[in-house]
Amino acid sequence: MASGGVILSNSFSFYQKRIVMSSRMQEKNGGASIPHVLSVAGSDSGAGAGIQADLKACAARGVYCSTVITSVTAQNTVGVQAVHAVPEDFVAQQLKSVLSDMQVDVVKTGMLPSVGVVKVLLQSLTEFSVRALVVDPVMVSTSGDVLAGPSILSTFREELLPMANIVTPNIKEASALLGGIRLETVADMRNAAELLHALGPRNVLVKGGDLPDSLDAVDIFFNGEHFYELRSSRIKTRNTHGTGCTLASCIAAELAKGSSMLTAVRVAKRYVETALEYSKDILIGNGIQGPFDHLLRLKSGSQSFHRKDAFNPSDLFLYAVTDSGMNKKWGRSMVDAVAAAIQGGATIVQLREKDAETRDFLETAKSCLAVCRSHGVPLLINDRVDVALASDADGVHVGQSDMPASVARTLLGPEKIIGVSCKTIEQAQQAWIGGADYIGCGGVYSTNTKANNPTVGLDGLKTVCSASKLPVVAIGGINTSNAGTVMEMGLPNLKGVAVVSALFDRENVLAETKKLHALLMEASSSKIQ
Ligand SMILES: Cc1ncc(COP(=O)(O)OP(=O)(O)O)c(N)n1
Ligand SMILES: Cc1ncsc1CCOP(=O)(O)O
Ligand SMILES: [Mg+2]
Repeated sequence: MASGGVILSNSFSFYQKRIVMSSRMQEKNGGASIPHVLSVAGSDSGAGAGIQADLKACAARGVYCSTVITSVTAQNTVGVQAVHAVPEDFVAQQLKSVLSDMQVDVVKTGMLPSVGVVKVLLQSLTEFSVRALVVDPVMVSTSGDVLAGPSILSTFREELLPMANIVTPNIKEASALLGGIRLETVADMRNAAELLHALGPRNVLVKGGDLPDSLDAVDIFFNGEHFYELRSSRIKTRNTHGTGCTLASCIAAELAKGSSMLTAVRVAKRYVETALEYSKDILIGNGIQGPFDHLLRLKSGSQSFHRKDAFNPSDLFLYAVTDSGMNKKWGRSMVDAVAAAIQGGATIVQLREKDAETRDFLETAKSCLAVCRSHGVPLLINDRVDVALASDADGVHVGQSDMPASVARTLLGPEKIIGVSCKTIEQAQQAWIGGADYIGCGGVYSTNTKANNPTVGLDGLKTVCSASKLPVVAIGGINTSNAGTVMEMGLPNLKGVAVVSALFDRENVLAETKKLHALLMEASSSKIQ
Protein backbone atom coordinates (compact mmCIF):
# COMPACT_ATOMS: atom_id res chain seq x y z
CA MET A 1 0.00 0.00 0.00
CA ALA A 2 1.22 3.48 -0.82
CA SER A 3 2.45 5.51 2.09
CA GLY A 4 0.92 8.78 0.81
CA GLY A 5 -2.22 10.56 1.89
CA VAL A 6 -2.39 13.37 4.36
CA ILE A 7 -4.34 11.30 6.80
CA LEU A 8 -4.80 7.60 6.48
CA SER A 9 -8.47 6.92 6.94
CA ASN A 10 -7.60 4.15 9.41
CA SER A 11 -5.11 6.33 11.27
CA PHE A 12 -5.85 6.00 14.98
CA SER A 13 -3.98 9.15 15.96
CA PHE A 14 -5.90 11.17 13.42
CA TYR A 15 -9.28 10.09 14.67
CA GLN A 16 -8.25 10.58 18.27
CA LYS A 17 -7.26 14.13 17.43
CA ARG A 18 -10.41 14.78 15.44
CA ILE A 19 -12.75 13.40 18.06
CA VAL A 20 -11.16 15.53 20.76
CA MET A 21 -11.28 18.54 18.52
CA SER A 22 -14.89 18.19 17.45
CA SER A 23 -16.22 17.46 20.91
CA ARG A 24 -14.32 20.49 22.14
CA MET A 25 -15.89 22.59 19.40
CA GLN A 26 -19.35 21.35 20.22
CA GLU A 27 -18.85 21.98 23.89
CA LYS A 28 -17.85 25.51 23.07
CA ASN A 29 -20.42 26.34 20.43
CA GLY A 30 -23.18 23.86 21.18
CA GLY A 31 -23.68 23.31 17.43
CA ALA A 32 -23.01 20.66 14.83
CA SER A 33 -20.15 21.00 12.37
CA ILE A 34 -20.92 20.77 8.67
CA PRO A 35 -18.74 19.17 5.95
CA HIS A 36 -16.01 21.61 5.03
CA VAL A 37 -13.68 21.83 2.04
CA LEU A 38 -10.80 24.28 1.91
CA SER A 39 -9.92 25.27 -1.64
CA VAL A 40 -6.34 26.41 -2.17
CA ALA A 41 -6.41 27.80 -5.69
CA GLY A 42 -6.26 30.81 -7.97
CA SER A 43 -8.99 33.34 -8.62
CA ASP A 44 -10.61 33.45 -12.09
CA SER A 45 -12.14 36.87 -12.76
CA GLY A 46 -14.50 35.26 -15.29
CA ALA A 47 -15.67 32.96 -12.47
CA GLY A 48 -15.79 29.85 -14.64
CA ALA A 49 -12.85 28.10 -13.00
CA GLY A 50 -10.53 28.43 -10.01
CA ILE A 51 -11.71 29.50 -6.59
CA GLN A 52 -15.02 30.70 -7.99
CA ALA A 53 -15.82 27.29 -9.54
CA ASP A 54 -14.79 25.58 -6.32
CA LEU A 55 -17.14 27.74 -4.25
CA LYS A 56 -20.04 27.09 -6.59
CA ALA A 57 -19.37 23.35 -6.81
CA CYS A 58 -19.23 22.99 -3.04
CA ALA A 59 -22.37 25.09 -2.63
CA ALA A 60 -24.15 22.93 -5.19
CA ARG A 61 -23.07 19.80 -3.29
CA GLY A 62 -24.18 21.22 0.05
CA VAL A 63 -20.73 21.61 1.58
CA TYR A 64 -19.10 24.66 3.17
CA CYS A 65 -16.08 25.95 1.27
CA SER A 66 -13.37 28.25 2.62
CA THR A 67 -10.68 29.64 0.33
CA VAL A 68 -6.98 30.37 0.23
CA ILE A 69 -6.13 32.38 -2.88
CA THR A 70 -2.72 31.62 -4.35
CA SER A 71 -2.91 33.83 -7.39
CA VAL A 72 -5.23 36.35 -8.98
CA THR A 73 -5.81 35.98 -12.70
CA ALA A 74 -7.32 38.46 -15.12
CA GLN A 75 -9.24 35.97 -17.20
CA ASN A 76 -12.30 35.63 -19.38
CA THR A 77 -13.73 33.25 -21.97
CA VAL A 78 -11.02 34.31 -24.45
CA GLY A 79 -8.05 33.44 -22.25
CA VAL A 80 -5.80 34.54 -19.39
CA GLN A 81 -4.74 38.16 -19.83
CA ALA A 82 -2.59 38.52 -16.68
CA VAL A 83 -1.52 36.65 -13.54
CA HIS A 84 -0.67 38.23 -10.21
CA ALA A 85 0.85 35.77 -7.74
CA VAL A 86 -0.08 36.26 -4.11
CA PRO A 87 3.12 36.49 -1.99
CA GLU A 88 3.98 33.15 -0.37
CA ASP A 89 3.92 34.50 3.17
CA PHE A 90 0.44 35.84 2.55
CA VAL A 91 -0.69 32.43 1.28
CA ALA A 92 0.73 31.04 4.53
CA GLN A 93 -1.21 33.65 6.49
CA GLN A 94 -4.49 32.70 4.79
CA LEU A 95 -3.85 29.02 5.47
CA LYS A 96 -3.20 29.73 9.11
CA SER A 97 -6.28 31.90 9.45
CA VAL A 98 -8.56 29.19 8.11
CA LEU A 99 -6.94 26.06 9.53
CA SER A 100 -6.33 27.42 13.02
CA ASP A 101 -9.97 28.39 13.41
CA MET A 102 -12.15 26.14 11.29
CA GLN A 103 -12.63 22.41 11.22
CA VAL A 104 -11.61 21.62 7.63
CA ASP A 105 -12.37 18.10 6.44
CA VAL A 106 -10.76 18.08 3.02
CA VAL A 107 -8.21 20.33 1.33
CA LYS A 108 -8.50 20.64 -2.44
CA THR A 109 -5.70 22.26 -4.42
CA GLY A 110 -5.91 23.98 -7.78
CA MET A 111 -3.44 26.52 -9.13
CA LEU A 112 -0.22 26.37 -7.06
CA PRO A 113 1.94 28.83 -8.97
CA SER A 114 5.33 28.34 -7.29
CA VAL A 115 7.44 25.83 -5.44
CA GLY A 116 7.26 28.17 -2.44
CA VAL A 117 3.46 28.01 -2.34
CA VAL A 118 3.51 24.20 -2.46
CA LYS A 119 5.99 24.13 0.42
CA VAL A 120 3.91 26.57 2.46
CA LEU A 121 0.85 24.36 1.92
CA LEU A 122 2.69 21.18 2.89
CA GLN A 123 3.99 22.86 6.02
CA SER A 124 0.44 23.86 7.01
CA LEU A 125 -0.76 20.32 6.47
CA THR A 126 1.79 19.00 8.91
CA GLU A 127 0.56 21.49 11.52
CA PHE A 128 -3.19 21.03 11.04
CA SER A 129 -4.95 17.72 10.52
CA VAL A 130 -7.40 17.26 7.69
CA ARG A 131 -9.04 14.07 6.49
CA ALA A 132 -7.97 14.13 2.87
CA LEU A 133 -6.04 16.05 0.24
CA VAL A 134 -7.41 16.26 -3.30
CA VAL A 135 -4.83 17.49 -5.80
CA ASP A 136 -5.93 18.89 -9.14
CA PRO A 137 -2.51 19.46 -10.72
CA VAL A 138 -3.45 22.59 -12.63
CA MET A 139 -0.69 23.53 -15.06
CA VAL A 140 -2.28 24.85 -18.22
CA SER A 141 -5.63 26.65 -18.48
CA THR A 142 -8.23 25.28 -20.85
CA SER A 143 -7.39 28.22 -23.14
CA GLY A 144 -3.78 26.95 -23.30
CA ASP A 145 -2.22 29.52 -20.94
CA VAL A 146 0.48 28.25 -18.59
CA LEU A 147 -0.55 28.54 -14.91
CA ALA A 148 2.31 26.62 -13.27
CA GLY A 149 5.66 26.32 -14.98
CA PRO A 150 7.82 23.21 -15.52
CA SER A 151 10.03 24.16 -12.55
CA ILE A 152 7.25 23.04 -10.23
CA LEU A 153 6.95 19.55 -11.69
CA SER A 154 9.57 17.93 -9.50
CA THR A 155 7.99 19.43 -6.34
CA PHE A 156 4.60 18.09 -7.42
CA ARG A 157 6.09 14.66 -8.08
CA GLU A 158 8.31 14.41 -5.03
CA GLU A 159 6.44 16.32 -2.33
CA LEU A 160 2.81 17.03 -3.18
CA LEU A 161 1.64 13.81 -4.85
CA PRO A 162 2.91 11.54 -2.05
CA MET A 163 0.62 13.46 0.33
CA ALA A 164 -2.46 13.25 -1.89
CA ASN A 165 -5.42 10.98 -1.34
CA ILE A 166 -6.26 11.51 -5.00
CA VAL A 167 -4.68 13.34 -7.92
CA THR A 168 -6.86 14.25 -10.91
CA PRO A 169 -4.71 15.14 -13.96
CA ASN A 170 -6.05 15.53 -17.47
CA ILE A 171 -4.08 13.93 -20.27
CA LYS A 172 -1.69 16.88 -20.72
CA GLU A 173 -1.04 17.14 -16.98
CA ALA A 174 -0.51 13.40 -16.62
CA SER A 175 1.94 13.50 -19.49
CA ALA A 176 3.81 16.48 -18.00
CA LEU A 177 4.01 14.82 -14.57
CA LEU A 178 5.45 11.72 -16.22
CA GLY A 179 8.17 13.50 -18.15
CA GLY A 180 6.25 14.09 -21.37
CA ILE A 181 5.18 10.52 -22.23
CA ARG A 182 2.64 10.13 -25.07
CA LEU A 183 -0.96 9.56 -24.02
CA GLU A 184 -3.17 8.73 -26.96
CA THR A 185 -5.22 5.71 -26.02
CA VAL A 186 -7.16 4.35 -23.06
CA ALA A 187 -4.35 1.82 -22.61
CA ASP A 188 -1.88 4.74 -22.36
CA MET A 189 -4.10 6.31 -19.69
CA ARG A 190 -4.08 3.10 -17.64
CA ASN A 191 -0.33 2.98 -17.88
CA ALA A 192 -0.09 6.63 -16.81
CA ALA A 193 -2.44 6.03 -13.86
CA GLU A 194 -0.22 3.20 -12.67
CA LEU A 195 2.97 5.26 -13.06
CA LEU A 196 1.42 8.21 -11.22
CA HIS A 197 0.22 5.94 -8.45
CA ALA A 198 3.79 4.78 -7.94
CA LEU A 199 4.67 8.39 -7.05
CA GLY A 200 2.63 8.08 -3.87
CA PRO A 201 -0.96 9.32 -4.23
CA ARG A 202 -3.40 6.74 -2.90
CA ASN A 203 -5.75 7.11 -5.88
CA VAL A 204 -5.37 8.47 -9.39
CA LEU A 205 -8.01 9.72 -11.81
CA VAL A 206 -6.66 10.35 -15.31
CA LYS A 207 -9.27 12.37 -17.18
CA GLY A 208 -9.61 11.48 -20.84
CA GLY A 209 -11.82 14.36 -21.97
CA ASP A 210 -9.12 15.50 -24.41
CA LEU A 211 -8.47 12.06 -25.82
CA PRO A 212 -8.82 12.28 -29.61
CA ASP A 213 -11.34 10.24 -31.64
CA SER A 214 -13.55 9.18 -28.80
CA LEU A 215 -17.31 9.42 -28.75
CA ASP A 216 -17.34 8.83 -25.02
CA ALA A 217 -15.47 10.73 -22.34
CA VAL A 218 -13.37 8.03 -20.65
CA ASP A 219 -11.62 8.55 -17.33
CA ILE A 220 -9.36 5.97 -15.70
CA PHE A 221 -9.56 5.57 -11.94
CA PHE A 222 -6.84 3.49 -10.25
CA ASN A 223 -6.70 2.81 -6.53
CA GLY A 224 -3.51 0.76 -6.53
CA GLU A 225 -5.41 -2.50 -6.87
CA HIS A 226 -8.11 -2.08 -9.49
CA PHE A 227 -8.62 -0.02 -12.60
CA TYR A 228 -12.05 1.42 -13.32
CA GLU A 229 -12.97 2.76 -16.75
CA LEU A 230 -15.52 5.48 -16.07
CA ARG A 231 -17.35 6.32 -19.28
CA SER A 232 -19.90 8.98 -20.07
CA SER A 233 -21.23 10.31 -23.35
CA ARG A 234 -19.46 13.41 -24.61
CA ILE A 235 -21.66 16.48 -24.28
CA LYS A 236 -21.41 18.83 -27.24
CA THR A 237 -20.99 22.29 -25.74
CA ARG A 238 -18.56 25.20 -25.68
CA ASN A 239 -19.28 25.66 -21.98
CA THR A 240 -16.59 23.45 -20.46
CA HIS A 241 -14.38 26.05 -18.78
CA GLY A 242 -13.83 25.02 -15.17
CA THR A 243 -14.81 21.36 -15.47
CA GLY A 244 -11.48 20.16 -13.96
CA CYS A 245 -11.71 22.45 -10.93
CA THR A 246 -15.36 21.54 -10.46
CA LEU A 247 -14.77 17.81 -10.67
CA ALA A 248 -11.97 17.94 -8.08
CA SER A 249 -14.02 20.18 -5.77
CA CYS A 250 -16.98 17.90 -6.06
CA ILE A 251 -14.81 14.87 -5.21
CA ALA A 252 -13.55 16.83 -2.18
CA ALA A 253 -17.11 17.73 -1.21
CA GLU A 254 -18.31 14.14 -1.38
CA LEU A 255 -15.30 12.96 0.65
CA ALA A 256 -16.07 15.64 3.23
CA LYS A 257 -19.60 14.24 3.47
CA GLY A 258 -18.15 10.80 4.16
CA SER A 259 -18.25 9.01 0.80
CA SER A 260 -15.70 6.41 -0.21
CA MET A 261 -13.24 7.55 -2.87
CA LEU A 262 -14.80 5.63 -5.75
CA THR A 263 -18.28 6.84 -4.86
CA ALA A 264 -17.02 10.42 -4.58
CA VAL A 265 -15.47 10.18 -8.05
CA ARG A 266 -18.60 8.67 -9.56
CA VAL A 267 -20.89 11.27 -7.98
CA ALA A 268 -18.59 14.08 -9.07
CA LYS A 269 -18.53 12.86 -12.67
CA ARG A 270 -22.30 12.59 -12.78
CA TYR A 271 -22.68 16.06 -11.29
CA VAL A 272 -20.35 17.62 -13.89
CA GLU A 273 -22.12 15.79 -16.73
CA THR A 274 -25.51 16.99 -15.50
CA ALA A 275 -24.29 20.57 -15.17
CA LEU A 276 -22.78 20.50 -18.68
CA GLU A 277 -25.90 19.01 -20.19
CA TYR A 278 -28.06 21.50 -18.35
CA SER A 279 -26.03 24.52 -19.45
CA LYS A 280 -24.88 23.39 -22.88
CA ASP A 281 -26.67 26.26 -24.63
CA ILE A 282 -26.07 29.16 -22.24
CA LEU A 283 -24.04 32.03 -23.64
CA ILE A 284 -21.61 33.86 -21.37
CA GLY A 285 -18.71 35.76 -22.95
CA ASN A 286 -17.49 35.90 -26.54
CA GLY A 287 -14.54 33.50 -26.35
CA ILE A 288 -14.42 29.93 -27.57
CA GLN A 289 -14.87 28.35 -24.17
CA GLY A 290 -17.58 29.50 -21.79
CA PRO A 291 -18.37 28.71 -18.16
CA PHE A 292 -21.24 26.44 -17.20
CA ASP A 293 -23.92 26.77 -14.57
CA HIS A 294 -23.04 24.93 -11.38
CA LEU A 295 -26.40 25.62 -9.79
CA LEU A 296 -28.40 24.37 -12.79
CA ARG A 297 -30.51 27.49 -12.98
CA LEU A 298 -29.54 29.33 -16.15
CA LYS A 299 -30.80 26.69 -18.56
CA SER A 300 -32.01 28.38 -21.72
CA GLY A 301 -35.60 27.65 -22.67
CA SER A 302 -36.62 27.18 -19.06
CA GLN A 303 -39.69 29.36 -19.00
CA SER A 304 -40.01 28.95 -15.29
CA PHE A 305 -36.66 30.66 -14.80
CA HIS A 306 -37.51 33.46 -17.20
CA ARG A 307 -41.03 33.97 -15.93
CA LYS A 308 -41.27 37.53 -14.72
CA ASP A 309 -43.53 36.79 -11.77
CA ALA A 310 -43.02 33.50 -9.99
CA PHE A 311 -46.76 33.12 -9.58
CA ASN A 312 -49.73 35.19 -10.68
CA PRO A 313 -52.82 34.47 -8.49
CA SER A 314 -55.14 35.35 -11.40
CA ASP A 315 -53.86 32.14 -13.05
CA LEU A 316 -56.21 30.29 -10.67
CA PHE A 317 -59.25 31.66 -12.53
CA LEU A 318 -60.06 28.45 -14.44
CA TYR A 319 -57.94 25.62 -13.14
CA ALA A 320 -58.10 22.41 -15.21
CA VAL A 321 -57.18 19.27 -13.24
CA THR A 322 -56.71 16.24 -15.49
CA ASP A 323 -57.91 12.65 -15.08
CA SER A 324 -56.47 10.00 -17.39
CA GLY A 325 -59.39 7.60 -16.78
CA MET A 326 -61.88 10.17 -18.03
CA ASN A 327 -59.82 11.05 -21.07
CA LYS A 328 -59.35 7.37 -21.91
CA LYS A 329 -63.09 6.84 -21.60
CA TRP A 330 -63.69 9.54 -24.18
CA GLY A 331 -60.92 8.23 -26.43
CA ARG A 332 -58.45 11.10 -26.35
CA SER A 333 -54.85 11.52 -25.27
CA MET A 334 -53.85 13.58 -22.28
CA VAL A 335 -51.99 16.05 -24.49
CA ASP A 336 -55.07 16.56 -26.71
CA ALA A 337 -57.25 17.04 -23.63
CA VAL A 338 -54.87 19.61 -22.15
CA ALA A 339 -54.56 21.45 -25.48
CA ALA A 340 -58.36 21.63 -25.77
CA ALA A 341 -58.76 22.92 -22.21
CA ILE A 342 -56.18 25.64 -22.81
CA GLN A 343 -57.84 26.59 -26.09
CA GLY A 344 -61.15 26.84 -24.25
CA GLY A 345 -59.69 29.24 -21.66
CA ALA A 346 -58.06 27.19 -18.87
CA THR A 347 -55.57 29.45 -17.11
CA ILE A 348 -53.57 26.78 -15.26
CA VAL A 349 -53.34 22.99 -15.61
CA GLN A 350 -52.62 20.29 -13.06
CA LEU A 351 -51.58 16.82 -14.17
CA ARG A 352 -53.29 14.46 -11.74
CA GLU A 353 -52.22 10.88 -12.49
CA LYS A 354 -53.11 8.54 -9.69
CA ASP A 355 -52.31 5.20 -11.33
CA ALA A 356 -49.63 5.93 -13.92
CA GLU A 357 -46.20 4.31 -13.85
CA THR A 358 -43.59 6.90 -12.94
CA ARG A 359 -41.95 6.66 -16.35
CA ASP A 360 -45.24 7.24 -18.17
CA PHE A 361 -46.15 10.07 -15.80
CA LEU A 362 -42.85 11.78 -16.59
CA GLU A 363 -43.30 11.41 -20.35
CA THR A 364 -46.86 12.75 -20.16
CA ALA A 365 -45.64 15.64 -18.04
CA LYS A 366 -43.00 16.56 -20.60
CA SER A 367 -45.48 16.40 -23.50
CA CYS A 368 -48.09 18.44 -21.65
CA LEU A 369 -45.44 20.92 -20.56
CA ALA A 370 -44.55 21.61 -24.19
CA VAL A 371 -48.21 22.42 -24.91
CA CYS A 372 -48.60 24.56 -21.78
CA ARG A 373 -45.36 26.45 -22.39
CA SER A 374 -46.35 27.28 -25.95
CA HIS A 375 -49.46 28.99 -24.55
CA GLY A 376 -47.86 30.56 -21.47
CA VAL A 377 -50.05 28.46 -19.15
CA PRO A 378 -48.39 27.04 -16.00
CA LEU A 379 -48.40 23.26 -15.57
CA LEU A 380 -48.38 21.81 -12.05
CA ILE A 381 -47.91 18.18 -11.06
CA ASN A 382 -50.23 16.54 -8.53
CA ASP A 383 -48.47 14.99 -5.52
CA ARG A 384 -45.16 14.09 -7.21
CA VAL A 385 -42.36 16.54 -6.50
CA ASP A 386 -39.89 14.19 -8.21
CA VAL A 387 -41.89 14.27 -11.45
CA ALA A 388 -42.16 18.06 -11.22
CA LEU A 389 -38.39 18.31 -10.83
CA ALA A 390 -37.58 15.83 -13.55
CA SER A 391 -39.94 17.41 -16.07
CA ASP A 392 -39.12 21.01 -15.06
CA ALA A 393 -42.85 21.62 -14.63
CA ASP A 394 -43.89 24.92 -13.06
CA GLY A 395 -44.70 23.42 -9.68
CA VAL A 396 -46.73 20.94 -7.65
CA HIS A 397 -50.04 20.64 -5.86
CA VAL A 398 -49.85 18.68 -2.59
CA GLY A 399 -52.48 17.57 -0.12
CA GLN A 400 -52.43 17.13 3.65
CA SER A 401 -51.01 13.61 3.39
CA ASP A 402 -48.49 14.44 0.65
CA MET A 403 -45.06 16.02 1.04
CA PRO A 404 -45.26 19.10 3.30
CA ALA A 405 -45.10 22.42 1.43
CA SER A 406 -41.93 23.44 3.31
CA VAL A 407 -40.08 20.34 2.13
CA ALA A 408 -41.39 20.73 -1.42
CA ARG A 409 -40.21 24.33 -1.35
CA THR A 410 -36.71 23.28 -0.30
CA LEU A 411 -36.57 20.75 -3.11
CA LEU A 412 -38.14 22.91 -5.82
CA GLY A 413 -36.51 26.24 -5.01
CA PRO A 414 -38.03 29.69 -4.82
CA GLU A 415 -39.40 30.02 -8.35
CA LYS A 416 -41.71 27.03 -8.62
CA ILE A 417 -45.40 27.20 -7.75
CA ILE A 418 -46.66 25.22 -4.77
CA GLY A 419 -50.34 24.69 -4.00
CA VAL A 420 -51.71 22.97 -0.89
CA SER A 421 -55.17 21.47 -0.25
CA CYS A 422 -56.72 22.96 2.90
CA LYS A 423 -60.05 22.43 4.62
CA THR A 424 -59.35 24.43 7.77
CA ILE A 425 -57.95 27.76 8.93
CA GLU A 426 -55.05 25.94 10.63
CA GLN A 427 -54.11 24.12 7.45
CA ALA A 428 -54.24 27.39 5.52
CA GLN A 429 -51.98 29.04 8.08
CA GLN A 430 -49.55 26.10 7.88
CA ALA A 431 -49.49 26.27 4.07
CA TRP A 432 -48.57 29.94 4.27
CA ILE A 433 -45.80 29.26 6.79
CA GLY A 434 -44.54 26.38 4.63
CA GLY A 435 -43.99 28.66 1.65
CA ALA A 436 -47.00 27.72 -0.52
CA ASP A 437 -48.24 30.09 -3.24
CA TYR A 438 -51.94 29.24 -3.10
CA ILE A 439 -54.38 26.89 -1.43
CA GLY A 440 -57.07 24.67 -2.92
CA CYS A 441 -60.17 24.47 -0.72
CA GLY A 442 -62.77 21.74 -0.97
CA GLY A 443 -64.56 19.64 -1.76
CA VAL A 444 -67.08 22.41 -1.92
CA TYR A 445 -69.74 20.08 -3.30
CA SER A 446 -69.85 16.30 -3.31
CA THR A 447 -68.01 14.58 -6.13
CA ASN A 448 -67.33 11.13 -7.51
CA THR A 449 -63.85 12.12 -8.65
CA LYS A 450 -62.20 11.89 -5.25
CA ALA A 451 -63.34 9.20 -2.84
CA ASN A 452 -63.47 9.66 0.93
CA ASN A 453 -63.13 13.38 0.75
CA PRO A 454 -65.54 15.14 3.14
CA THR A 455 -67.13 18.28 1.73
CA VAL A 456 -66.60 21.65 3.40
CA GLY A 457 -69.57 23.30 1.67
CA LEU A 458 -69.86 26.98 0.86
CA ASP A 459 -69.58 27.82 4.57
CA GLY A 460 -66.27 25.96 4.93
CA LEU A 461 -64.99 27.69 1.81
CA LYS A 462 -65.99 31.06 3.24
CA THR A 463 -64.23 30.34 6.55
CA VAL A 464 -60.97 29.34 4.89
CA CYS A 465 -61.04 32.17 2.33
CA SER A 466 -61.63 34.77 5.04
CA ALA A 467 -58.67 33.58 7.12
CA SER A 468 -56.25 32.75 4.32
CA LYS A 469 -53.17 34.82 3.67
CA LEU A 470 -52.83 33.06 0.31
CA PRO A 471 -55.00 33.14 -2.80
CA VAL A 472 -57.60 30.36 -2.87
CA VAL A 473 -59.10 28.18 -5.59
CA ALA A 474 -62.33 26.30 -4.87
CA ILE A 475 -62.53 22.61 -5.86
CA GLY A 476 -64.93 19.70 -5.68
CA GLY A 477 -68.13 19.11 -7.63
CA ILE A 478 -67.93 22.46 -9.39
CA ASN A 479 -69.51 22.69 -12.84
CA THR A 480 -71.40 25.07 -15.10
CA SER A 481 -74.50 24.93 -12.92
CA ASN A 482 -72.85 26.04 -9.65
CA ALA A 483 -69.60 27.88 -10.57
CA GLY A 484 -71.51 31.18 -10.83
CA THR A 485 -72.84 30.78 -7.29
CA VAL A 486 -69.36 30.11 -5.92
CA MET A 487 -67.77 33.10 -7.59
CA GLU A 488 -70.64 35.52 -7.00
CA MET A 489 -70.23 35.13 -3.24
CA GLY A 490 -67.31 37.54 -3.61
CA LEU A 491 -65.21 35.69 -1.01
CA PRO A 492 -61.93 37.32 -0.03
CA ASN A 493 -58.90 35.69 -1.69
CA LEU A 494 -61.03 33.41 -3.88
CA LYS A 495 -59.46 33.63 -7.34
CA GLY A 496 -61.21 30.89 -9.26
CA VAL A 497 -62.42 27.32 -9.51
CA ALA A 498 -60.60 24.03 -10.11
CA VAL A 499 -62.48 21.36 -12.03
CA VAL A 500 -61.94 17.81 -13.19
CA SER A 501 -65.09 16.09 -14.40
CA ALA A 502 -66.85 19.23 -15.63
CA LEU A 503 -64.13 19.52 -18.28
CA PHE A 504 -62.71 16.05 -18.82
CA ASP A 505 -65.67 13.71 -18.20
CA ARG A 506 -67.32 15.31 -21.21
CA GLU A 507 -67.27 14.51 -24.90
CA ASN A 508 -66.11 17.97 -25.98
CA VAL A 509 -63.45 19.45 -23.69
CA LEU A 510 -63.06 22.59 -25.77
CA ALA A 511 -66.77 23.44 -25.73
CA GLU A 512 -67.15 22.70 -21.99
CA THR A 513 -64.12 24.78 -21.06
CA LYS A 514 -65.37 27.70 -23.15
CA LYS A 515 -68.78 27.50 -21.49
CA LEU A 516 -67.29 27.48 -17.99
CA HIS A 517 -64.90 30.29 -18.86
CA ALA A 518 -67.69 32.50 -20.16
CA LEU A 519 -69.73 31.83 -17.06
CA LEU A 520 -66.84 32.70 -14.75
CA MET A 521 -66.21 35.90 -16.67
CA GLU A 522 -69.80 36.88 -16.22
CA ALA A 523 -69.78 36.01 -12.52
CA SER A 524 -66.65 38.03 -11.89
CA SER A 525 -67.91 41.06 -13.83
CA SER A 526 -71.19 41.02 -11.89
CA LYS A 527 -69.12 40.90 -8.70
CA ILE A 528 -67.24 44.08 -9.70
CA GLN A 529 -70.48 46.07 -10.30
C1 LIG B 1 -56.31 22.78 -6.91
C2 LIG B 1 -56.40 21.53 -6.14
N1 LIG B 1 -56.94 21.56 -4.93
C3 LIG B 1 -57.02 20.41 -4.21
C4 LIG B 1 -56.56 19.24 -4.70
C5 LIG B 1 -56.58 17.96 -3.90
O1 LIG B 1 -55.29 17.56 -3.55
P1 LIG B 1 -55.11 16.37 -2.50
O2 LIG B 1 -55.84 16.74 -1.29
O3 LIG B 1 -53.69 16.06 -2.37
O4 LIG B 1 -55.83 15.19 -3.22
P2 LIG B 1 -55.40 14.51 -4.58
O5 LIG B 1 -55.71 15.42 -5.71
O6 LIG B 1 -53.95 14.22 -4.52
O7 LIG B 1 -56.22 13.27 -4.64
C6 LIG B 1 -56.00 19.25 -5.98
N2 LIG B 1 -55.53 18.14 -6.56
N3 LIG B 1 -55.93 20.41 -6.68
C1 LIG C 1 -59.03 16.48 -6.40
C2 LIG C 1 -60.11 16.95 -5.52
N1 LIG C 1 -59.81 17.49 -4.34
C3 LIG C 1 -60.87 17.87 -3.65
S1 LIG C 1 -62.28 17.52 -4.50
C4 LIG C 1 -61.43 16.90 -5.79
C5 LIG C 1 -62.06 16.35 -7.01
C6 LIG C 1 -62.58 17.40 -7.92
O1 LIG C 1 -63.09 16.80 -9.05
P1 LIG C 1 -64.45 17.28 -9.71
O2 LIG C 1 -64.20 18.63 -10.28
O3 LIG C 1 -64.71 16.26 -10.78
O4 LIG C 1 -65.49 17.26 -8.65
MG1 LIG D 1 -52.43 14.68 -3.14
